Amino acid sequence: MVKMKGPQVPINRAHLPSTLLHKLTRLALPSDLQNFLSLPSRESFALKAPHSVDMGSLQEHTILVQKVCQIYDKISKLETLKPSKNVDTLFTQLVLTCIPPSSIIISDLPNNIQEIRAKLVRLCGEAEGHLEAHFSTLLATFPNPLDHLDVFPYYSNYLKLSHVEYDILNEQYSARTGPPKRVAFVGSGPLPLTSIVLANYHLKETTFHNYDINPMANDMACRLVSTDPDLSQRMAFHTSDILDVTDELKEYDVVFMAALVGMDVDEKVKVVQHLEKYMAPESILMLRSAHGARAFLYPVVDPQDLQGFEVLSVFHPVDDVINSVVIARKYPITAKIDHHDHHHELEIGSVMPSSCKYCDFKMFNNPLNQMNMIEELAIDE
Ligand SMILES: C[S@@+](CC[C@H](N)C(=O)[O-])C[C@H]1O[C@@H](n2cnc3c(N)ncnc32)[C@H](O)[C@@H]1O
Repeated sequence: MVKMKGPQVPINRAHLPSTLLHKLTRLALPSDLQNFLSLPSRESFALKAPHSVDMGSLQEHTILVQKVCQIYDKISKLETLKPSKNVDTLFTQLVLTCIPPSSIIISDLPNNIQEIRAKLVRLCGEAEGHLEAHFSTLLATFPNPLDHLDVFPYYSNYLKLSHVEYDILNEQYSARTGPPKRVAFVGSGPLPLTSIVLANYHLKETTFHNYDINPMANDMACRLVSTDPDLSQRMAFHTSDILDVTDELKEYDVVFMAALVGMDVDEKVKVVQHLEKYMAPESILMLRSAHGARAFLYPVVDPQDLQGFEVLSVFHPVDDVINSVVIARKYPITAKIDHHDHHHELEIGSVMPSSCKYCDFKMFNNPLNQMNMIEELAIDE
């Protein structure tokens, strides 16, 4: 059952005076940005609103998009995204613009704004990688780096995000089965804060296998974790594109996927489909997404794209935790049985139909019986 936030406020636009509505949805852009958006000079972009939306929201969305486009225009002209006063100022402005809860629906935006968003998400991802590398290098100069993680400007966000993820995992998994023994974190980076915070504060017996495509990121991460007597025994770092990791994925009770793994829908779905192929049945996938204006900062995970997984819940934070959290469970094994002239889809481990009107046998809810039953059915032929 996917728990989503409340619906949009459906208000009929028919009551809005057309001149006012026209003004609200058409906003003059800085001329250089109009060029970028390949708009004729007198034109501006129009926020289409296929479903009814109230005037206040439309105005809010229009101003928000204009601010994001203006900041994007400056970021896209930067020589480098490595941390500096100018880079930090622009990305802080962007985060502060996108953090307030907003009813904007990114997929409703015009194509030229969608293109800007796609580029901006990648720029944010690149900047995040540089920021992590910068602070990982700085932390490595401390004798006990993990005692100084708060030098990282977004450390408190990770404390909150990891707490949210732990609570959701607890509610949807650990409460029944106990804490996960083996966790994979995909896209751990040069500063693997999620694994460190979860291991230090929440999952104190769990082993963490961190995967990153970038060998430099793993070298930096290892350098930090190796100084800690506990974590150095419970954490491993693997350098690989997750798409090249196969059989070992079934060893994990929970797989976390960093927000920056899969920077657009196609890439994200490709990784999810790969994980679905190799993860153990009924294991847990934790994904990070973005909602409202925060989708200008991070890729979005659409629960519909999680084929092969049962989406257990979707959580959209409203405080300064930027990422939404999606938790899903890989479906159990499904046995397909063609029996006489009809077909059974039997999910091992789930509740089975109490009887079958075609067959003269009783099904039992005990997985072992189910397996025996399936063998018998198969033999019947
Ligand atoms: C910058 S980190 C952010 C995660 C953050 N450190 C945390 O603890 O939540 C994201 C990392 O994902 C890695 N990454 C992106 N795509 C990947 C893939 N297909 N396989 C493995 N790692 C990937 C990048 O190299 C990057 O280091």
